[in-house]
Amino acid sequence: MPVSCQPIDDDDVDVACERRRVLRGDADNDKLKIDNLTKVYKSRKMGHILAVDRLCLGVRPGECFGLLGVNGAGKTTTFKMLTGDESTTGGEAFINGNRSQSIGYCPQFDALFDDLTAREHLELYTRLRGIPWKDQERVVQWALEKLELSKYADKPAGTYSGGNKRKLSTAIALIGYPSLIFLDEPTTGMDPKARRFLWNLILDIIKTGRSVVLTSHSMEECEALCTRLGIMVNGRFKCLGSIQHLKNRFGDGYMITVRTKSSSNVKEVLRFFNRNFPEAVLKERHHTKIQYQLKSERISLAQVFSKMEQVVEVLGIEDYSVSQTTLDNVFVNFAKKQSDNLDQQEVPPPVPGQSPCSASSTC
Ligand SMILES: Nc1ncnc2c1ncn2[C@@H]1O[C@H](COP(=O)(O)OP(=O)(O)OP(=O)(O)O)[C@@H](O)[C@H]1O
Repeated sequence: MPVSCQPIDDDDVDVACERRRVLRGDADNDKLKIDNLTKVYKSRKMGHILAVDRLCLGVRPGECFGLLGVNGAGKTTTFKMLTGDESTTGGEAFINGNRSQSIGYCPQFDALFDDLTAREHLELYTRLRGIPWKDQERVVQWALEKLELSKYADKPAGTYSGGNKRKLSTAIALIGYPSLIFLDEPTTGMDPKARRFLWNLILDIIKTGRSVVLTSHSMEECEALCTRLGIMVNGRFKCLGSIQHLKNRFGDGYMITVRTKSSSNVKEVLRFFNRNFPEAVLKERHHTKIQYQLKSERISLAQVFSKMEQVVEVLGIEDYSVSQTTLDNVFVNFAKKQSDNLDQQEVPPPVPGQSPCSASSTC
């Protein structure tokens, strides 16, 4: 039996929950429903590579979903299957309940013609999108202005900077007002101003109830835009949920750094931590500085501050800070699990005509 037909029994609880939601039909009204999407590449050198492994996901209206993962995790392959660039080995995807419908796609590498101007590109895509002739000029003008490309409208795309090429690719993805937009690393090469501009544009899109699926290597970008995200490792989601949820579950918790007025106060502070935060781990102790790491699952930031505030004077604390785990921490913790060893990803070829995930699986 091909690996991709075996039931998944080691899904994370949130990933398993999303899988069940999709399989029992609760995601049928979502903008995008991905049902056990699977891709196995056949390579003469590497054998069979399981690039995407029984992915299940529903993206709701007005949601910006972040598809994260290190290089080679399977994000682009997922996009390519969703846009029809690549065939699927198994599974299905539904957009607004249909197998194929108008979507916007900004690919990872700009698919532009060097000799065509931004205006000509946009005119071409209005034709491909079936926009009526009478509306063409208005739509092209709208896209040029929306992405601040008016200045470059009549210059060949081959002369554009990397950031402006990304803007044009994004403008193309927006032509025809698609209700679902895939953006594969849309801000790569953009300066901070252009990046923030695009972020605002994406936020405006989701405010209209349309949905966006985005990949990015910038955690700052994900924090600014994503309502939910999933981190892919070796073709599968290893975690899924809102940013705060993932930080709470998988982050390193809080870092509490305390500086005492004199080194003689340190012992009392250590005693205080042992009594009040017994699960805290001492990370650093240096003269008057002490640093503890505290898992955040059972204690809120407010509770930490409240306890600390009560003892600032009595324990001779000069100052203290509490910092929460970053999304980078969470990402790096999962990224370590991505296998560089392709042997582990090799799978036997799927049996023709066989579903990649049988109905009797644990889904
Ligand atoms: N055309 C192909 N033929 C064979 N293997 C491929 C092909 N395209 C991708 N792969 C393999 O599939 C796996 C997933 O690749 P994919 O490009 O989807 O990852 P990614 O998460 O998008 O990475 P990146 O962040 O670098 O874009 C990798 O192991 C890659 O080597």
